Amino acid sequence: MNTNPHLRASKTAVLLLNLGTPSAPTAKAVRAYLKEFLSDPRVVEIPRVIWWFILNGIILPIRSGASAKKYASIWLPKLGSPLMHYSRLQAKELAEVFADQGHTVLIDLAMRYGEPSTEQALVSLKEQGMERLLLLPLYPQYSATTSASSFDEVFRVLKTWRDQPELRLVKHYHDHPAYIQALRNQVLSVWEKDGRPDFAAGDRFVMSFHGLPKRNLMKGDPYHCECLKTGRLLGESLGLEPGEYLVTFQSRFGRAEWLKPYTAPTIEKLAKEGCKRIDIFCPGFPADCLETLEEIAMEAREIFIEHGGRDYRYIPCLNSNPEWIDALADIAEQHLLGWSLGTESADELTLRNQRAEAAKIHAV
Ligand SMILES: C=CC1=C(C)c2cc3[nH]c(cc4nc(cc5[nH]c(cc1n2)c(C)c5CCC(=O)O)C(CCC(=O)O)=C4C)c(C)c3C=C
Ligand SMILES: [Fe+2]
Ligand SMILES: [Fe+2]
Repeated sequence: MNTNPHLRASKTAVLLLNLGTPSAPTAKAVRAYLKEFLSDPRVVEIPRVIWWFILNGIILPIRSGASAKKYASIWLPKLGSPLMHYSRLQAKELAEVFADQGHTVLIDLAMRYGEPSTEQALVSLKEQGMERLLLLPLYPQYSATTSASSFDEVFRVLKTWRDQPELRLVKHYHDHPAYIQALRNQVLSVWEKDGRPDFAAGDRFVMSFHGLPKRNLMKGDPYHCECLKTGRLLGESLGLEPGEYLVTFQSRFGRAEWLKPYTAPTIEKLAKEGCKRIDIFCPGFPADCLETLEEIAMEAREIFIEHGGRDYRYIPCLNSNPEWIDALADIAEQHLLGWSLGTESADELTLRNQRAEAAKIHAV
């Protein structure tokens, strides 16, 4: 890397932040991933010493193998982890949208756990001349467990740098019109193809969000309220009446109480009450992943059918839906206001001027 600040190009970067995923659907790889993930004090707030024994003595030995089997059931042939595949695709397609608009903004992806690590992504951006950095989490709803943890990791790396970039971050976009519109059209595209649920006959639209311990909400995490708002806005944008749609929370981990209503028991209850068709969608996950493909598209389907339901329709996440990529570009651009989106010619000009300046200074 050229460390002489006079000779570097000055570019704006957008860094997409996501959770991360195991490198392979094996017990060994899942164990390493879970160890890093579940050792994060933003995720598990139990005192460290106690948690160390629970994690290493109970959770990792039991969960690694069981989770690896689940990962194996959703692993994409040749493409690997769905979360990684769709997150990469989103970064690539966002870069194309910016390039089509004539911008030379650097776009990259960083994972909070595993690879590509936040540190790797930041170093690579710096090498490409990053001077301004926008952090854009692939979490529409803010939670300390996800968005804040990713921001922490960026700050931790930047703390070691002499020459830091200007920094901005997107806290959330749970109610951003472009995000809601992309969600709406994702649902409508399925309904236009397969037919709309018959709400008068008792069919229901379920929006399932990743859960969180209830304690986190009581301590001030705004995630719950943001999920409810996304759910309401999406329900309204689809023209649904309040009783026709439900917001539920999935993926409970551990024995403590989590946000309710829980997804799986709700689906069981609906089936037992005579609901014949459920359309289920996960608006809080921009990319399909273990939690959506295994827990919602497979496990919850079995629960519904087993308890008398007939028609269970899983609506895929936004993934590479072009309207979603445009929404990401809109959200990024709003937060980039006032920053140079450095068209190529302007950058070259800046660089030439900087070189001329440097030549003068160093000649003295
Ligand atoms: C969408 C936002 C997410 C929040 C909020 C969240 C909180 C949270 N998660 C756990 C524990 C686990 N989550 C796991 C997987 C997982 N979680 C999210 C997103 C959120 N988590 C995603 C996108 C994924 C899928 C990753 C993939 O590779 O596909 C897992 C690992 C899988 C398993 O073993 O079940 C755990 C564990 C906690 C404890 C928590 C908040 C406190
Ligand atoms: Fe999670
Ligand atoms: Fe709330």
